Amino acid sequence: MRLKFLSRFTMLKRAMFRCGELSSRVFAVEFDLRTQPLYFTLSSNPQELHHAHQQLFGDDGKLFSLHVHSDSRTEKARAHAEIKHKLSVTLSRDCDVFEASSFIPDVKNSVVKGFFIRDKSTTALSEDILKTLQQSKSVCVFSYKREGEYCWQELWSPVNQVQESARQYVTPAAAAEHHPSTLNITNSDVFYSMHEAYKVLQECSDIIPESKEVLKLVDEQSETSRADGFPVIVIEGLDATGKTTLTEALRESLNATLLKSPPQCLAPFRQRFDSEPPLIRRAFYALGNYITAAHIGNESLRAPVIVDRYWHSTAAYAIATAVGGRVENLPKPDSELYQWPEDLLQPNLVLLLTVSPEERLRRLRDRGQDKTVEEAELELNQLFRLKVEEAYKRIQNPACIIVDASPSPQEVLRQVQHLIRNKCHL
Ligand SMILES: Nc1ncnc2c1ncn2[C@@H]1O[C@H](COP(=O)(O)OP(=O)(O)O)[C@@H](O)[C@H]1O
Ligand SMILES: Nc1ccn([C@@H]2O[C@H](COP(=O)(O)OP(=O)(O)O)[C@@H](O)[C@H]2O)c(=O)n1
Repeated sequence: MRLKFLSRFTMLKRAMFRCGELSSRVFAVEFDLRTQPLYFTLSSNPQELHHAHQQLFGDDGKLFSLHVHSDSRTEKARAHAEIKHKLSVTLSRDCDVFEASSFIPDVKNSVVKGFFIRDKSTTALSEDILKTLQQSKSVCVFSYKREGEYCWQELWSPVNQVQESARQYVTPAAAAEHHPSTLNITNSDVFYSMHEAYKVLQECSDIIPESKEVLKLVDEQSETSRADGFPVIVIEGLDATGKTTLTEALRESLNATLLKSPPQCLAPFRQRFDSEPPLIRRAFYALGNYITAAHIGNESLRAPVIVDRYWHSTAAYAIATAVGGRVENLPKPDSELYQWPEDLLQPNLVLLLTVSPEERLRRLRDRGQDKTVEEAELELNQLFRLKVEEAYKRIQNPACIIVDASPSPQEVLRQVQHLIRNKCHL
């Protein structure tokens, strides 16, 4: 009896303190990435579901949502990634898993990320997994029940239902002005100072020992000022748009130094950090830019510097990955999220190479990649590519100049040389 009471108490405490005040929160389920998420709130009054919501809540099957909590952001990020992996490999084909979040509209950092599970199978597999997750991770699980036109949410327990807690009815809500995935970008996906990225790697140095080595490399860079140096030109663009080809040609023709971000000294750690969740992965790339900045500072005293990818790449890829679904979900064009970090060395010129999707695919294929992309993946890739390109174009101070990179390598080089002569007087 006492055990039962304790577990119920613990669960309610979890719901109230960890999930925050539920009634002020909006839930978003990425039901179909090509459209808006499904938004709903909770209310003690029964509410009829809209047609769109009925598609999710009105079907047969068991419905659950789960949200990840932890006081440590690195642990939370890793737990979220682990759960995502676990759900994708263990649940049956009759189970749909959607990204879901709970947030307070337009309030920065209010997002609690999680998943929504729709289980149409006849097995108890999803319950078994949820039970293990609830025991081993900081997760809060809700289940959804239907009665006629209504659907309500309750705290889920594999042992005993929480009967005393008032029913919280699913209530369709209007679309949020800012897509929830844009609310937590600062210092989770994009870093606007070296200090903030540095702190993330410090926080995970016990679980990822390589972090210490990366931080040591950052510490070794001396501060440089670039007054009166040679011009610094950054070449940006999606994979296979011709950056390597162009930067090599520019190095030759301008007698320039060629640098990259992430820098060569981080190459041994890249794979390790690429397998980490966005918080840690993005902090790694952010620090890479500061190391490259120190190299730029030194090298630009001697010769012009060409840089293959820099902060535009770091921010554009991070934003495009963090923001689910369509281009419309990106932070608005005037958002401060597109502002260059004040403490990061600025280049004189940033050029964005663009080619049509067909030409890019052709170049990727010629390189022997992307031969077996399935149609569904292709569509998602398409959405992602559009978001990266749009984010690139929205970044400010400095903004990038778009270069059509579809002509021959010689012609692209000529165009770029012309731009450099005009803008940098080289
Ligand atoms: N202007 C161009 N026209 C046609 N093919 C190109 C052009 N520039 C590069 N390529 C080819 O496209 C592929 C990708 O180019 P690469 O320079 O490696 O791109 P990135 O460094 O941006 O990934 C390579 O096979 C390269 O030879
Ligand atoms: N300055 C940079 C460079 C790359 N990146 C990340 O690295 C990935 C692409 O790098 P890349 O095209 O050089 O990688 P490869 O295609 O060479 O493997 C992107 O997914 C970015 O997230 C970054 O964040 N910042």
